[in-house]
Amino acid sequence: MSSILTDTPDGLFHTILKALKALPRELLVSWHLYRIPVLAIVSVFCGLIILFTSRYRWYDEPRGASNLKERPEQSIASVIQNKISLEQKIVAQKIGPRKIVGQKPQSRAKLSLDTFDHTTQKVQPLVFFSSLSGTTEVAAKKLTEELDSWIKHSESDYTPLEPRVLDISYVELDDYFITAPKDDPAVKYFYLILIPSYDIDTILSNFTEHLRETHHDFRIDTAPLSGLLGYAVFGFGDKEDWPSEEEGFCYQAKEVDKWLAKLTGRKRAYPLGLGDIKSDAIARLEEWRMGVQDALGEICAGNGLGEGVPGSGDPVESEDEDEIYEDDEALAETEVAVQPKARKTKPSTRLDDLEDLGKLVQKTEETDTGPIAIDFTTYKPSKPRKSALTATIKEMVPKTSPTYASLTKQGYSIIGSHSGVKICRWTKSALRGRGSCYKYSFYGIQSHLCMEATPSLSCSNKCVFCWRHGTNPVGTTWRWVTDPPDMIFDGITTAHYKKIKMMKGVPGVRAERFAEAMRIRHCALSLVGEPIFYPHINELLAILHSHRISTFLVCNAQHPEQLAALVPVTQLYVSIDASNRESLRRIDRPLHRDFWERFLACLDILRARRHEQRTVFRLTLVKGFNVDEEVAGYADLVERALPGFVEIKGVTYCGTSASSSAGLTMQNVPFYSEVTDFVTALSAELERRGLGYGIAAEHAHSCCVLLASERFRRAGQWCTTIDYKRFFELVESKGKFGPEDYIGQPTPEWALWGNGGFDPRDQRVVGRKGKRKHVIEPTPEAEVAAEG
Ligand SMILES: Cc1cc2nc3c(=O)[nH]c(=O)nc-3n(C[C@H](O)[C@H](O)[C@H](O)COP(=O)(O)O)c2cc1C
Ligand code: SF4
Repeated sequence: MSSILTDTPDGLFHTILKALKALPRELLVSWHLYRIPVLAIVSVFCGLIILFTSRYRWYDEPRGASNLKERPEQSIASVIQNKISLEQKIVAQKIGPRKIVGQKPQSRAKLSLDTFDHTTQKVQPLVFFSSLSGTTEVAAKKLTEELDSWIKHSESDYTPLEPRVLDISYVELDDYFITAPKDDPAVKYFYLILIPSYDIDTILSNFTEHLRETHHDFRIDTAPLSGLLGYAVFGFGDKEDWPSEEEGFCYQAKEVDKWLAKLTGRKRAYPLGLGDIKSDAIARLEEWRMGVQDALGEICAGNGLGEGVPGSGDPVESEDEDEIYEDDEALAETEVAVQPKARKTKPSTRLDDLEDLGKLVQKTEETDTGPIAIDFTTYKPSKPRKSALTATIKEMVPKTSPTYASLTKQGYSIIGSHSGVKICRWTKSALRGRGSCYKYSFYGIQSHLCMEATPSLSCSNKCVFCWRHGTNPVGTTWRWVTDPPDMIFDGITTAHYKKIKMMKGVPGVRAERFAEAMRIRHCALSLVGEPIFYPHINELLAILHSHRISTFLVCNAQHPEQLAALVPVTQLYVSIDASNRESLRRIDRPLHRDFWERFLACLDILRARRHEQRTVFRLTLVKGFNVDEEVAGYADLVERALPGFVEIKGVTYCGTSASSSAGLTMQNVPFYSEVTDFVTALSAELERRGLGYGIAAEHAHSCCVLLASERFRRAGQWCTTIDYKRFFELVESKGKFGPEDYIGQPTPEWALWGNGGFDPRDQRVVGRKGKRKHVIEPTPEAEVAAEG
């Protein structure tokens, strides 16, 4: 280097030239020396550049496409999965720009309790109204006064604050209907909204539009009013000009109720109430107020809104909710599948003419090979018996048993250790104004007033069509711990009311029906198991009657002794599942060896008792099992027992493993036309024998037809309904009476044979799981056509 600095310019030039000449060789040498680290650095650098540029593009591109590019190492399945969820997001975005916060929905009770401490915070009820011609204003002010008076007279430690009334036309909607007021952290709000409906443009249109827009505003959370403790809506309308909800009756109240469900995150505290200004508005509003007061009381006491059925109060439309009830459907439709079992008590001498039958029964018990019959009829609390046998008395359905788990999963409430109650699909349907079961068409029982229960979950048959899912206990004698009848009564009614209350947040539940449902008027002892198996059935029936609850009791014609000893019920049923021994064995799969003799003995008892109470044969038609060639056989049985009525019903396939192992498939379910063909043939056969029966009524919706004895025809009109009030008077008089003494009004026109059997005042919904339900305009003609 020193020579470069000291040399002449020529020398310098020469040196540079020399160095340049040597450069390729130097570079080559350096390349050989450093090529590996250089290559490594360059590839890392390039990799970083590629990664950066691809990420940058990902942010700009549609998300679905980029996601596929970004992770080439993902499995095909995960890529497809990502794509599907991205597409779902895109579809969701198309439906509406809603901000979705992914959270597991909390229960209604939890939702309320999470945000409200009843010991430190207060509830402020706000009564909103809107009124053009003054009616709703007057009603809202009166309701506020009554609410105030109720609060002031309440003895509870936790009461709401004095209610305030607010006119929707004057309040700033944003102050109340975007988020709940938060002026005082110690106060939480409860909204009561009373509004009329107008099919013209009014302030109400602004109000509903405001609620709709708030819901769809992507800047606002999905349930911005969830800070409310609850809400309830009441609508005023005019049925004279807008006769039905489909025609616009109270349509704006329905809308407001729907939007508030969405905005509050399902906090409907009481069902939507609707009142016709020209007839029942005052009465409906009064009922609604009582219900709302109860709900307010619960909230103030820190109990929240109460647990709802799945989807209770959910801001989905009622049509969608029907799917929640699919599982119940089979239960409602197949309630016929009730099977009984015997208890061991002394043969009754209550009925003189039944003594011979008692002897027959004793004989059949002797031939029975079942367990030794012991009197296990003492109530649970009584002193244990000394016998060594008593030490082994078990509970029929212990809480720890799989049966308990299975039954509760199916929606039963187990009372004590051997009784059950469940609200059926028809009860829910009636609460929503969508029709009652066939008992309404035939006998005037509205399903929302009816409780379905059994005091014995055990049974002595294993019928192929039974919907007990093969889990229930079976046995030929009562050998379990016995609960007292008053405890069963309290348990079943409490559980029933609790389940009804769980319906209060369900969209479509009608306030007036909800209020009515809080007073049970009928009890169908026909759920599962055999009610007369319970040793204290007569006491239980007496308690039900003392509460003026009518009793429909279904037994399986296997316990003649108990049947003979039974006190009169409002309507006594015997299941007739076959017309001959072999067929009955195949279909009922009875545990008793002498099942046929027992069956016939029960028919004789029914004949003997036909002048004390209404007696009914219940036939369940199972194609391929008990229909073909059996008309004459069934006619023989009718001739033997002379029941007041014969109910004929097509079986409903319940798809349990028990039914499929018995060879039952959908092919065994008869079409309604096959049921009606059978009924027509049976009716002709009974007529040919001069027995005096005719086809009285039908409920095509549940594939059920009613044959009735001429004893229930008056002045040429079928009178299959029941005068329940009269029945209780007769029971209370303790005198002798017969079924003719409590015949009700003529069977309604729409229920008569040929008219379908669906009350035109109810709304009919047709559709199956997974498909959109649609509402059929409820005219009798439509009903008949729909059923073919
Ligand atoms: C122009 C007009 C349109 C109406 N539209 C409906 C309607 O679509 N549905 C309904 O149920 N009632 C309707 N009604 C009846 C009112 O809702 C009913 O009279 C209500 O009680 C009025 O309440 P208000 O006096 O508080 O304004 C209408 C009444 C009027 C005068
Ligand atoms: S009578 Fe009552 S319990 Fe029975 S199916 Fe009808 S609604 Fe349900």
